[in-house]
Amino acid sequence: MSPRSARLARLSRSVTFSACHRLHSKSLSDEENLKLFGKCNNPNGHGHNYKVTVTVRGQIDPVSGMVMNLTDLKEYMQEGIMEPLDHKNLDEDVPYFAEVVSTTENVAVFIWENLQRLLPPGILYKVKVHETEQNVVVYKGEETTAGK
Ligand SMILES: Nc1nc2c(c(=O)[nH]1)N=C([C@H](O)[C@H](O)COP(=O)(O)OP(=O)(O)OP(=O)(O)O)CN2
Ligand SMILES: [Zn+2]
Repeated sequence: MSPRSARLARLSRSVTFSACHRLHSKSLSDEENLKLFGKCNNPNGHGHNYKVTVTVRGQIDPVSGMVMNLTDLKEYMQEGIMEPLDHKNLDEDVPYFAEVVSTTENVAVFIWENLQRLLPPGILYKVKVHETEQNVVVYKGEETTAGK
């Protein structure tokens, strides 16, 4: 390694939270919702134990030896994930999901947007959300024009 080059590393931390939700789109009729979402459209909802892994990416600071202090990341994840989502009814308690369907994709986007506001600029790399053992979404802040 040359004296001036810096090592880049990715640092991850996971949390779990419990929440209930109902998959239901206001853009669809009740019949269309039932057809699309099936059991997940149950009017009284259903619950999950979500697992979220957040990854940050940056230079390993030569003095601290850290990309960022995990103690700080823990606090950001508490504020950006646990406080708004843990033990909540996503659709009723979280204003974001009043107009946005509470799929795992959209939960990942919600978490990404919260953490982007809290973390140092440019450091957030990936948000991974397990809704169940089998179902997982990865969001890395990517956007595209509609339909592409
Ligand atoms: N693209 C998406 N599709 C579905 C989502 C989602 O978030 N994004 N979510 C659901 C339901 O909310 C539901 O949680 C899925 O539950 P379930 O089918 O029970 O989950 P598993 O596949 O893990 O359970 P199995 O035991 O394997 O059936 C539906 N679709
Ligand atoms: Zn669900």
